[in-house]
Amino acid sequence: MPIQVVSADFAKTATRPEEWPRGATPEIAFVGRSNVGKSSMLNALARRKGLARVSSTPGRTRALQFFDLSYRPTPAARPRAIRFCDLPGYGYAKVARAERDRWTAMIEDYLRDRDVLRAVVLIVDARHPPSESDEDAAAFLVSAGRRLVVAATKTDKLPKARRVLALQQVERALGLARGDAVPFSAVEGTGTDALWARLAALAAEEPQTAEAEPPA
Ligand SMILES: Nc1nc2c(ncn2[C@@H]2O[C@H](COP(=O)(O)OP(=O)(O)OP(=O)(O)O)[C@@H](O)[C@H]2O)c(=O)[nH]1
Ligand SMILES: [Mg+2]
Repeated sequence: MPIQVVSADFAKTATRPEEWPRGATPEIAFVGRSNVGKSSMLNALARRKGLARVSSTPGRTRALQFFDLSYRPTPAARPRAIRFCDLPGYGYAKVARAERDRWTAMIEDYLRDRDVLRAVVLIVDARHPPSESDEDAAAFLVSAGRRLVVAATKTDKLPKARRVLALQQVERALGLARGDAVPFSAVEGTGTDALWARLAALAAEEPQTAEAEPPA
């Protein structure tokens, strides 16, 4: 039974921790390379085109963007609140080094310190093996003690016959079990139900203490 989205609204933009929304609403963050399709995925999940800004110019999302959603896990259930955080992409070369360092620090601080963050969706491009920066992001999230959901997006750009293999390639490269990565396409609308099911289950779990192991 697909999850029903009751409402989805922009909440706020933040560049500093003081600006992160308050309260105990479980949060899910979307990370991935610049232009991989993070904002499009968020819109597909929210079932609202244009909620998060999508652009063919990489590097569009420049701050943390928070969205408040309400959904019913089953048609008879009471609506539950969840918050999504759309993050700027990593690996975008065309910004000055100093600005890139600022983004990286902003993103890493959030991913490490955010107490209501229940899971992180790491988005990779289904057409290519995960890049070094994807692998670094996965390693960072695991070391920060985060629950990780890997989604391979833009599957619509692959012939159907190659999709299963592409997904397995992603899973192998990131050390996941078979069937762990979620195939996704914002264009075809595939993967939204599977991803929602994973996210709703994670949001309902006990909060994690984001205790990173000290670096060796
Ligand atoms: N074919 C296809 N194109 C997609 C898909 N998802 C996103 N795109 C396109 O990819 C481009 C980037 O999409 P965004 O959602 O803005 O990507 P982003 O990761 O949020 O980008 P930044 O915020 O700049 O890092 C846009 O031209 C989208 O239309 C998909 O599933 N299939
Ligand atoms: Mg974006």
